Amino acid sequence: MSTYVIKGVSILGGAPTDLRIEDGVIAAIGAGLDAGGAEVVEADGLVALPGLVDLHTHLREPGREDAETVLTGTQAAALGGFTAVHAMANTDPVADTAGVVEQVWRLGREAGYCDVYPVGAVTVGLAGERLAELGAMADSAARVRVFSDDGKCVSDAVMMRRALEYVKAFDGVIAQHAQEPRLTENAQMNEGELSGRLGLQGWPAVAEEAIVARDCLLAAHVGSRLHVCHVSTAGSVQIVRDAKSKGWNVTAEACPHHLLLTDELAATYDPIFKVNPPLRTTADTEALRAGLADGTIDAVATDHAPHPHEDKDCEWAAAAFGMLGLETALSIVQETMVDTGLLDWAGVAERMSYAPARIGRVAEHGQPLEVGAPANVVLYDPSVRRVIEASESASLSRNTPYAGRELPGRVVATFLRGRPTVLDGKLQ
Ligand SMILES: NC(=O)N[C@@H](CC(=O)O)C(=O)O
Ligand SMILES: [Zn+2]
Ligand SMILES: [Zn+2]
Repeated sequence: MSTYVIKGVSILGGAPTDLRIEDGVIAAIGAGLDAGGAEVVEADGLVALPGLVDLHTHLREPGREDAETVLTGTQAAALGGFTAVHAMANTDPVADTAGVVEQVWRLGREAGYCDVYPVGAVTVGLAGERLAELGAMADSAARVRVFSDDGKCVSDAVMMRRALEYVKAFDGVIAQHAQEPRLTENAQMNEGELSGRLGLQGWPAVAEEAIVARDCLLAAHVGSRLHVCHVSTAGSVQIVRDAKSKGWNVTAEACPHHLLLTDELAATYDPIFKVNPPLRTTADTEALRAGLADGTIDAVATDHAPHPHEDKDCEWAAAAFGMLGLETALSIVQETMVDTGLLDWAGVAERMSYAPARIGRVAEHGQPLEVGAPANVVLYDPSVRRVIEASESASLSRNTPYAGRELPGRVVATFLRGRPTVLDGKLQ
């Protein structure tokens, strides 16, 4: 394996220094490192961050290889600066057995672009009726610690309570897609004055908040770990803040699109903006940003949700929910959190690497860039701007809501255990 000396890089926004990557680890840090025998990467103006960790990625394999595969999804992840992703369980077959999670884990290893940590389903087939083999998935080679019926809510309170109780044995966490099903039947977009005007069935904030509140209470009652997926409303942020102030074991994530985009975009009737949970109001984006800044929201997660064009290029009501996210996440966090002064680069490392690794109980990622640490490193140029082209994505799908939009920043290089998966902005 090659040795790399990265020259003049700013670690988490600090003073420029050199960083040596050798035998898969960070071998030295300091100004004027000897580059003899090493590949030199000129990194003036670049920020080094620990490899990003995504708690919420849809890789679609097995079953929807027309939308994404483990290979193409992890290539998109590497281009976005990720070295680890959690692969959601709503595949076909559903990842509800040790066999399926081991298959996804192995495909990730074989592809080699990004470590894949499969999420196990909470209930068999995501049907909400019987608990899946949580223990067998935890004990498998995939070592599952995060369980979710994402795409569907574990809406039955008894089922949710049992799941929370069960995962305590192996320090697992239930990641809840908080959506009260009766309050969201046929729902298409955020409920408000605009949904009325557009004639699209409304999706009220309370449908999310009712489940978040219930699950915080259940997690406290059982003494177990709850993680709230894709928090989208100001009310949910406040409920999580209150739960944390009581010392309850609750964590939460927000998605880049909910930090930046609002329900006004539904007025285009372009299903590229159709997502679950829906885009909300400006007041909600502001509450999410404030929650991410003060730590109420622990992590940014992409909810990268690829869909082939036949599932998106149709009328709004018929289109699938979901949007791409891996390749644009860091740029959107820069735009909404860093360039606004709400987070510095150390804060970005916490929200996009350390915290998601901690929540997912992933020991191999989310470590500070220090001598001896595994060389999972992103080099990022915050000074450039780029116009997003859907056709340039490594994903098999094209459903990015940012096509044609100018965003700040660019991932220049990603190293996974010392091997570059991306160099000069290109897949290796
Ligand atoms: N976010 C979405 O709009 N869609 C996700 C499911 C989900 O995350 O709930 C998908 O699997 O397509
Ligand atoms: Zn979801
Ligand atoms: Zn999802």
